[in-house]
Amino acid sequence: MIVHDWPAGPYPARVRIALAELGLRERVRFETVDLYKGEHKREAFRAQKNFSGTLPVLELEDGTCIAECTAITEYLDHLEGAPRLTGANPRQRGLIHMMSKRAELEVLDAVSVYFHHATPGLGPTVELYQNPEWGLRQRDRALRGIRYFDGVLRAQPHVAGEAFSMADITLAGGLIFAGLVQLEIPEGCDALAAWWDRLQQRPSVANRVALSEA
Ligand SMILES: N[C@@H](CCC(=O)N[C@@H](CS(=O)(=O)O)C(=O)NCC(=O)O)C(=O)O
Repeated sequence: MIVHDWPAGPYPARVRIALAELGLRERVRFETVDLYKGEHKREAFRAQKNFSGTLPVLELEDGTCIAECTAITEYLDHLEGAPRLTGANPRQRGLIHMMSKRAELEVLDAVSVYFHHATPGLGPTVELYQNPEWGLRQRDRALRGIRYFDGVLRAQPHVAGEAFSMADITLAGGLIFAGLVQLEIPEGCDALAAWWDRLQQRPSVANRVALSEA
C-alpha cells in the first residue's frame, strides 16, 4: 500500500502513529506530496487520489484510494485480527468515534483553520483565500477544546476512557499542530500536559516522522 504523505504533517501523523501501533509499517511505502508547492490541489491529484485535495491518502494495491484519517485508521485497524484502536464492542466504538470527532472538531481542525487563515500557512500560492478573523476565532476554539480535554483527562487516563485508542491519536494530531504554530497548552491544563508527556513516550508517537525513513 502507498501512503500519500507529508512527513511532518499533523494529519499524516495520525496515520503514521496508527500504522506503528498496529505493526503495519512494513505493509506501506510513503510518497511525499509537496504541500508548499500545492501538489495536493492539482487537478490530477484531486481526480485520481482525493477529491478534497488533502493528505494523507492510503492507496491500496488495487488502486482504491482511502482519504480521511478516521477512515484510514478504521481500515488499518481491521486488517489483521481484532480492532485495537477503534473499539472492540458497540459501546467502545461509539465513545471512541465521538471523542475522536470531538478532538478533530474542537482542537485539530480548529488549529488547522488558524494555521491556514491567520498565519502565512502554506504560502500565497496555496492559501488563495484567508480570513484572519475567522482564523483567530478558531484558535480560541482550539484553546477552549484543549481546556475541555484537560477536564476529560483529569477523570480518565485516555481520551475515550481507560484504554489508548484512535481518539488519543486524533488529539495528539491536534497538539502536534498546536506545537507547529506555537500555540502553547494553557496554564493549568496539567492533566492534558501529563497525558501528552506520556503519549510522547510511545515509540509510535516519538518516531512518527522517522517511520518513513526506515
Ligand atoms: N479531514 C482530513 C483533513 C486532512 C488535512 O487537512 N491534511 C493536511 C495535511 S497536514 O497539514 O496535516 O500536513 C492538508 O492536506 N493540508 C493541506 C491544505 O489544507 O491545503 C483528514 O482527516 O484526513
